[in-house]
Amino acid sequence: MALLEVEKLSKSYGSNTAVAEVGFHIDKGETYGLLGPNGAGKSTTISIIAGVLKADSGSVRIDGQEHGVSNAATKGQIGFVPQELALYPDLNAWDNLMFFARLYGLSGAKARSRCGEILEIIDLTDRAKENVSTFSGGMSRRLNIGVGMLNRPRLLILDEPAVGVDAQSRNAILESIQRQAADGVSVLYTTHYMEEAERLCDRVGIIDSGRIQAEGTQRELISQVGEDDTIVLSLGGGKDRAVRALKELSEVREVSVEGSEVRLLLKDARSVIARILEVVTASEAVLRSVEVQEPDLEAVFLHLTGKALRE
Ligand SMILES: Nc1ncnc2c1ncn2[C@@H]1O[C@H](COP(=O)(O)OP(=O)(O)OP(=O)(O)O)[C@@H](O)[C@H]1O
Repeated sequence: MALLEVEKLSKSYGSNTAVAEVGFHIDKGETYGLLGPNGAGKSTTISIIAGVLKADSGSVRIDGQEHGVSNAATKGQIGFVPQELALYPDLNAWDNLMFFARLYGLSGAKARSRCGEILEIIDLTDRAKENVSTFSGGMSRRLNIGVGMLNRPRLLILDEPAVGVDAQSRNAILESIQRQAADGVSVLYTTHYMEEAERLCDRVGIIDSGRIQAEGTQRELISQVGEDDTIVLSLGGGKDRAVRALKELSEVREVSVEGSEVRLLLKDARSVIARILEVVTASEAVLRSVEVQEPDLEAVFLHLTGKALRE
């Protein structure tokens, strides 16, 4: 069942339409990614959902309840991690968490216990007593995410949380989000990194120019746009014979040759690979290597919008 239902959200800044009729839902325990380039409308969409920005039109429901800027009941179910850091640099990590825990109405043993749990989740227990001003960008990001998790949200919303951080922090961030999802939290995640969407998200909405262009699981998106798979064969002696035979196969849409490398364009390479290898063997060509390349979300984005995710 859907925890978040978003319908026809629109928002303009003057004559600039930032978000146009955006709609999607997130089930309980599901991780949903909004994947799109800078300026696509991701931040505007999630700021409306987080209740910090008002839409011009459209609706947001949390667990069936109408959600708006002033609905405390639905707001209490959301943890929002904006792009900007909202931390006190002169306080240590523990005091930062305790400060925000009090804002959420936690105190005493409950606050201490939750802050201890959060430090474990974001892997900063060892650094709890160090001032945030001494933290790397990645550590500060992790603490910022920890603040967003303090109130045990049922819906955790994160705006590009892993941008510009080192590989170790990125990994820690993605793992902490995966752990939340495994605990049943619904996650809304924005990114312009295909790899993050592929690793984290059960379903992805591809957003560009304020509109959701397509959505689904990674496999669904790839099959929606009908991109071909590629099989790359490296062949020694007998290559020309093999190429002639491969061109005869009805499953193969295109064959191109460059040096010893033969590239085949076709649908669903995994189901055809055995047949391809049979043909190569029958033509007595020497097979040095074989590689299957499936289209990724970057290819889907390019197909849908005519441009790259990062330009
Ligand atoms: N406060 C604002 N005033 C005017 N225009 C804005 C404002 N905030 C966003 N925009 C515009 O709305 C559009 C969508 O921006 P938004 O920040 O939602 O995109 P985004 O996908 O989150 O990109 P980014 O990752 O760069 O934040 C852009 O054209 C942006 O310039």
